[in-house]
Amino acid sequence: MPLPLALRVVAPAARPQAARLGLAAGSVLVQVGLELLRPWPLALAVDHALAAGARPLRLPVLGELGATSALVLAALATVVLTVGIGALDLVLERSAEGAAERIGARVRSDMFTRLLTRSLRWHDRTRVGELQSRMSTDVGRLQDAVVATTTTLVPDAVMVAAVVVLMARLDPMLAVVGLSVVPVLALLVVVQRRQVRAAQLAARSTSGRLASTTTDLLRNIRAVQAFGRHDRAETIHGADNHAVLRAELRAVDVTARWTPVGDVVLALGTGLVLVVGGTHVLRGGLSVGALLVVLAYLSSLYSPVKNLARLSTVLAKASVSAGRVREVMVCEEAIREHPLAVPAPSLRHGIWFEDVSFGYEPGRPVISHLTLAVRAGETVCLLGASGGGKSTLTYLLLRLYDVDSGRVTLDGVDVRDCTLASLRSRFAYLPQDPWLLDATLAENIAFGTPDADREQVREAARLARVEEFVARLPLGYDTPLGENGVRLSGGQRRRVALARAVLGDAPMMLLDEPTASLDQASAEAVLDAVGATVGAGAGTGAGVVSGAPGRRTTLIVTHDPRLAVMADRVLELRPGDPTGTPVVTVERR
Ligand SMILES: Nc1ncnc2c1ncn2[C@@H]1O[C@H](COP(=O)(O)OP(=O)(O)OP(=O)(O)O)[C@@H](O)[C@H]1O
Repeated sequence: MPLPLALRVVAPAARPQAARLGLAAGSVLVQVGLELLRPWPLALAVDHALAAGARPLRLPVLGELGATSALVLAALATVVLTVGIGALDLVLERSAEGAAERIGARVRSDMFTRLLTRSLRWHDRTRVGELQSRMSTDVGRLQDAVVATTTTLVPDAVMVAAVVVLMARLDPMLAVVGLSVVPVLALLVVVQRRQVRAAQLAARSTSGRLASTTTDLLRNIRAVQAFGRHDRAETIHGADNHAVLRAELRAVDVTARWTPVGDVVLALGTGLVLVVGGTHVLRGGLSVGALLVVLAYLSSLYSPVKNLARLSTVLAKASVSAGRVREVMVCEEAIREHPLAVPAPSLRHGIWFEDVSFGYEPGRPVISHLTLAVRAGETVCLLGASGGGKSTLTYLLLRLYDVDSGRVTLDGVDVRDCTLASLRSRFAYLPQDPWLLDATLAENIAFGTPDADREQVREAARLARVEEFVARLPLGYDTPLGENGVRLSGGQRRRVALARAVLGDAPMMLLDEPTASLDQASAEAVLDAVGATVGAGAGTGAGVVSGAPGRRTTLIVTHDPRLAVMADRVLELRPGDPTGTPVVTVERR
């Protein structure tokens, strides 16, 4: 059933909106009451003013009214009813749409929070564009369902029930004739919903794929332009775009096919009532006004039935979207913190990789049975063939991924027993890819140390030789760097990332290729900065926000022999193979 799934997904976000939704449902119920009164002024005008032999209207306070007064009264009543219904529309619109927008914002925020903590293994498998599509289009469809359910489901159900009762009281036989088409319509709704749901499922998954492809191609626009592969990009995008078009057209077609069928069934019902009711009028069993009221009720009965049919389409779409949102919300794949986790040690003894094995994918080990020790205060340079797993070791230390077997320990404490925040705060980390955000230079430098003041940011920038190019940026430290730091050169991006690493008082440093993509002068500048931060301890001015005493323990992953000179020890990582041959570290110095 689509409704329960969509409801389950939005329920936590909808609960705080109960008052707004209640107001919307209340105003729409009053509207139903006013709608039920709508045909009566016309009946009053016909029976008491227009029809041959019209009887004068007798009212308790006003007494007997002539034909003209009856017409004026009917006109006034019509205006008052219309104004009342319009005013309620305003309340309804504000409360229902307002609640839906708030629910949408909360679902998006819950999804985003969840995405932030899903494991990198999960993110490695999931395409970014697909996630964006779920957070925008699918959440939008859930919002539509909230509005439609509040403004359609309850009031229209009440409307149908009220009309059935009123019609039965006016003329029971006419009511039976008029309502005979309702079961047929209900059956149509069920069949339609099933077909629309299937078509929507296909449409949503193809459009998620298109969003992923578009994101990927635009993110790599430089590669597309540099290699002159617009044609290839257009072909890839075109294929997905065409698939979306086909799927959406099929969904539109399925929905459109059902609309006239419902209308024809409704027209048959109205025709039958006209014939049977007309006969009753001719025989004098029913007034013309009453027949008009029955016909008006019938059309106001069919309109909620049609609305409910339309609602079933909205709910069918929402059900598909709810499934896609739920997949994100229920995903449990995360790096978990042990309930008894302790703060990570500040490192007095050392870091150990004890018989560690790890692979990103099952059956494809990247590291097998590695044993490696780094003593506290030591600087170790890690060399090795490209793809040998050096960066992976830094990820395991930060617990971005968990080992498959063995242990990574700090002073003998397994990193899996440390609180995640304390573990990551122990490391100053320069990743191989600088990971800059679309924020200002200062914000990027202070990303890991949000409490740092401008002076500390400047000092880190000076150490990492960022100061040299700050003056050339239009707004200095307040210059937005663009997506992924696109406004900076590769070497400048690396220096910003280094400044980010040296800001703070982490007792351990992980530097992944700190001199890659730098010219000789910049590399030397960075070498100086690394030397300054590595050689002296935090608390002696090396870490810009001082605190922890002693020399920093540093692991440098590099292919640069100049960095090896600074190290106390140089290790080379010689990879094992998929049969499980251990990774060995060979001591070069
Ligand atoms: N997210 C990932 N999913 C699957 N495989 C991965 C992933 N990241 C890295 N790998 C694979 O793991 C292996 C080790 O990668 P890693 O980045 O640790 O190597 P590295 O020694 O740092 O290489 P380089 O010197 O080129 O930076 C590589 O074969 C790579 O293809």
